Amino acid sequence: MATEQEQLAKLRDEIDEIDRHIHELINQRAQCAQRVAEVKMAHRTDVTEEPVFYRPEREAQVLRKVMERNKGPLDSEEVARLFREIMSACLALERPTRVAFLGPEGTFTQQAALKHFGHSAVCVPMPTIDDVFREVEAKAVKYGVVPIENSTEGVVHHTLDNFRSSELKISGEVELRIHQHLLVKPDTEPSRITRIYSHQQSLAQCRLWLDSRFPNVERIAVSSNAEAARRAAAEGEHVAAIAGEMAAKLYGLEHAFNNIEDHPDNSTRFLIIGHESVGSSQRDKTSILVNARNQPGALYHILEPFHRAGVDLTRIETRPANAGAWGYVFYIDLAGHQDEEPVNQALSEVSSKVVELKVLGSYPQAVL
Ligand SMILES: O=C(O)C(=O)C[C@]1(C(=O)O)C=C[C@@H](O)C=C1
Repeated sequence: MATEQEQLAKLRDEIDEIDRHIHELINQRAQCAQRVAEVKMAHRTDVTEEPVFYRPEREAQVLRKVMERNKGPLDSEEVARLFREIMSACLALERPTRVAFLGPEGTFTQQAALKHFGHSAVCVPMPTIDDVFREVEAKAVKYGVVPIENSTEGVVHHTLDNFRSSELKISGEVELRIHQHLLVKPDTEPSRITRIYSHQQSLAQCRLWLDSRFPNVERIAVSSNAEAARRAAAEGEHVAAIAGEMAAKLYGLEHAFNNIEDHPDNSTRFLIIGHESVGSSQRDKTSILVNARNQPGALYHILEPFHRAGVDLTRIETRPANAGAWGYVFYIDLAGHQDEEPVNQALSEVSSKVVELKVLGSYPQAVL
């Protein structure tokens, strides 16, 4: 019978051998991606324009295939995350991708950007949602990441309103489970906390927990969770922040309490914005903005063609229209791609009945 040391040495030799194979294969894959970039460069129609290196529809298909063929023992999502990073490194080899996000460093939006693009993307923090739109519009970065809705707090109106005037397109969505933690400087005694900083949305997401555990402690809303963490780190002893894991690491804070959000399924959806339209990935969503006249049956005339065509509407938001001329602006998410039936047909019917129909983008449904 072999000793523990002998058994481990044999298994570790096996692992070394497998690692050599994986390493070789990853570099082969990277060389393929480099050749893809050469083909894209050689076949671009306009030599003054960069070809499109980032292809979200292809990335979604690759990740779905990984998950479908996974036999374990690793969990499908875990394997997909590994491939997410491999593709991210391959894309960076083709062309580094710069992505603006609602900052500062350490926000949930940065976490969403990294979840979607992988850690080889260069993430650039912006102070406001408007600035993310502007930075992408000015082509200082290729893509932007902005929050669109939270399962507890509802839609982020500021993001929706930006789409009214912007020509940018939605090229993807990211879903993130939001876990909030009460963070303190090392060695802080929770009973001595006199002030808690966080973003107003996060304070709202933890309201019941705060009411029961810290009913008399001052709650101060600041511009972001990361800013709250920065203040807790700077101000010290009697101060805490509610923020996520990234902010905790960034500012060297400790977890006094974990997962303090009132709803355990608390999650936020983010959108990727850019200049390009995305082809079909076979499992897509389309987001539209509709301006309708203020008259009886306006909403019915928008919804009826989708119902008849069997198109599944997954979300509808109403926003007050600007200056009296139009009654409503509806933001609608639907299942399917704008270039494919039945969405195509339903969209052209609706557009003939409304003041304006703007397709904000068709994009792959979130994979991870
Ligand atoms: O298929 C492509 O167009 C590639 O550029 C290759 C690749 C990949 O690594 O698989 C890399 C980046 C794209 O976003 C999509 C896929």
